[in-house]
Amino acid sequence: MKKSSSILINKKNITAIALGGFDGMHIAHQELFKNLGTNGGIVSIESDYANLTPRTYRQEYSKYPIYYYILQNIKHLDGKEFIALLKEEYPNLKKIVVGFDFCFGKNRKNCINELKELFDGEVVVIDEVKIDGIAVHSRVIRDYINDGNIKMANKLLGKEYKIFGTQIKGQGLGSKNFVPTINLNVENFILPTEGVYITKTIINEEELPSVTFLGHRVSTDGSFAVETHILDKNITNRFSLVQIKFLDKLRGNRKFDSFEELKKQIEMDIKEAKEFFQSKSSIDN
Ligand SMILES: Cc1cc2nc3c(=O)[nH]c(=O)nc-3n(C[C@H](O)[C@H](O)[C@H](O)COP(=O)(O)O)c2cc1C
Ligand SMILES: Nc1ncnc2c1ncn2[C@@H]1O[C@H](COP(=O)(O)OP(=O)(O)O)[C@@H](O)[C@H]1O
Repeated sequence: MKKSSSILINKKNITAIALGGFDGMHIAHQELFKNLGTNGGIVSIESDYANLTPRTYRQEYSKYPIYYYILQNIKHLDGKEFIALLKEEYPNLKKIVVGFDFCFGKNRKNCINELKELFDGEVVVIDEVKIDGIAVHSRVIRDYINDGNIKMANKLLGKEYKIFGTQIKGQGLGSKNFVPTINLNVENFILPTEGVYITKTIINEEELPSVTFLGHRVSTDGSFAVETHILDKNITNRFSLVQIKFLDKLRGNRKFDSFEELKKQIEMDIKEAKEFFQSKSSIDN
């Protein structure tokens, strides 16, 4: 995982910034970054609901250093004061890159015209980015993830949706009665709707085909779990950090009346996931 590089790059070196929330670091955000040039930086204004790419994990999605500001701390500033703050923070600032809908200052009273009036450098405005006619925005991607529509979410993200977790102890039922799984504690990320997903699990920088159950274990202890079964591999180590990339949804969560029925279904899920990876590798080759 890439650590934030903003602590290493002096703000005095920054000549261009992109401004916004940047939760998701999605395709439209990347369009903004293309205009930053060599000494660019990303100014991320943090609200409470950044859960596609919580800030600890965001730097991985851009080569430009990300500088964070808490919305709560700056929302009282009017337009002029906000621009003054940027000039003070980035004394060599020459260019600001924003999207068509960017607004700023107390009550979001100032938008593109005011930005051009108040800032004495260049202002680059990116037109609305759409994919298949759908406007790309963090809230739209969150809705797709909530619905379990991983394929659309990934299309708008321009990458596979990824969450991070720490390994925790499971019920100890998996290896004995079903299949072995890595159980995860996941914080801060939005999770897809309950069900079974085709995934890739990253442990020790190795990306492994897997199938992941996420939801209340309504057939066993009823508790909420995120657990991933690595296909065709026996994993015995414990891991402090496990990453899961979602590729597609297989089915919703279900209650089974017996362990035998659940086991049969899990075996079918695994078969489907394997077929997915096999057909993918024959397309890729
Ligand atoms: C591919 C897969 C699909 C699963 N589907 C369901 C399900 O539909 N309903 C359910 O209650 N539990 C489901 N589970 C969770 C199992 O109940 C769980 O793996 C079992 O309780 C073992 O948990 P443990 O790893 O904590 O021991 C699924 C698990 C896997 C690996
Ligand atoms: N679909 C888009 N097309 C063009 N610019 C966008 C788009 N979505 C966001 N932006 C721009 O990216 C920056 C970050 O915006 P933000 O509000 O965090 O994104 P989102 O709308 O996805 O929540 C802003 O300058 C915003 O105007």
